[in-house]
Amino acid sequence: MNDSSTARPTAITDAGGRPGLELRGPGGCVRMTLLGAHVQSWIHPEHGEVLFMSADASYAERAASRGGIPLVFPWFGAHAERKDAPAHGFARIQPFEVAAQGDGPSVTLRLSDTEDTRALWPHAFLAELTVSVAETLAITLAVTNTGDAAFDFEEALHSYFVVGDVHRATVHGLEGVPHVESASAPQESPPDPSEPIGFCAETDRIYQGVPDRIELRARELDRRIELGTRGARSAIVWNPWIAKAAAMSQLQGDEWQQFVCVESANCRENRVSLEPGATHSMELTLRVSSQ
Ligand SMILES: O=P(O)(O)OC[C@H]1O[C@H](O)[C@H](O)[C@@H](O)[C@@H]1O
Repeated sequence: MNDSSTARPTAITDAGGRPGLELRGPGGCVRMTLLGAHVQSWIHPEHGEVLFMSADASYAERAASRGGIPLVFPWFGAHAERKDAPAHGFARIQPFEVAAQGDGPSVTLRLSDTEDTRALWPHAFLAELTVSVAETLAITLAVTNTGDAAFDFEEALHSYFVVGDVHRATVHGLEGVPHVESASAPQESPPDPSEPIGFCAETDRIYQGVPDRIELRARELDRRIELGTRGARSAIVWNPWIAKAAAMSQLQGDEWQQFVCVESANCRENRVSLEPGATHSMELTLRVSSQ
């Protein structure tokens, strides 16, 4: 590490003028916005941009921009009962505040319950997202129950990775792990569960009881991304493919071919139960290398 590659976080604004932070470390430059504690970009010194962000992403005041690493909390997908509740929880459309800043490229952002969040989810909580750039990009989401009754929640770091060409991308490490496919138009013959995951149709799978290391390989870019996790029992592998992409907001033309989401999560049967005063942490460490 030296002074030119490592620095305290600096204040920035994103493409919509929303406040954020830039972190520079030996592993590259990370830009994030305070809205949703959303990591929008990671430029690796050798490999360039690691995270996909749509050219059609909205940066409106309270928009969850499509791409980067949106934070999913406290429910995954649609709300179980309320149709008016935002998909993937409210955290990604809430403004976080800076809780702590290191001397180096590290920052902790925090969100706690407000009247708005309690109207959607009646619990007292503190959610803290810490981002550090060393040789790797490390992200920890710590959720504390600050109320006096136990609650359950779901969470995900919904990482969108640039792969160049989705047809030439594969996910390794989930062979033999049980999953549920929820794509509306999945591939016609079910994939061989003992093989690495390839992409030839809409893919929207929730894997449960996952290992602590998963790898995404992007042959088009001669790139491997290693996802190391602690405290994440679920993983979601997602690409919308042609028809779903065409119906989605904030996604341009053929952009579906450029990314794969590998999400580190605790959801459905692996949702987290927290007693009053207890904290649960989920950690994700991303490392990029050549194939
Ligand atoms: O459009 P969003 O609310 O950001 O969700 C994007 C996608 O997120 C997850 O990966 C889900 O498994 C998908 O079903 C969903 O379409």
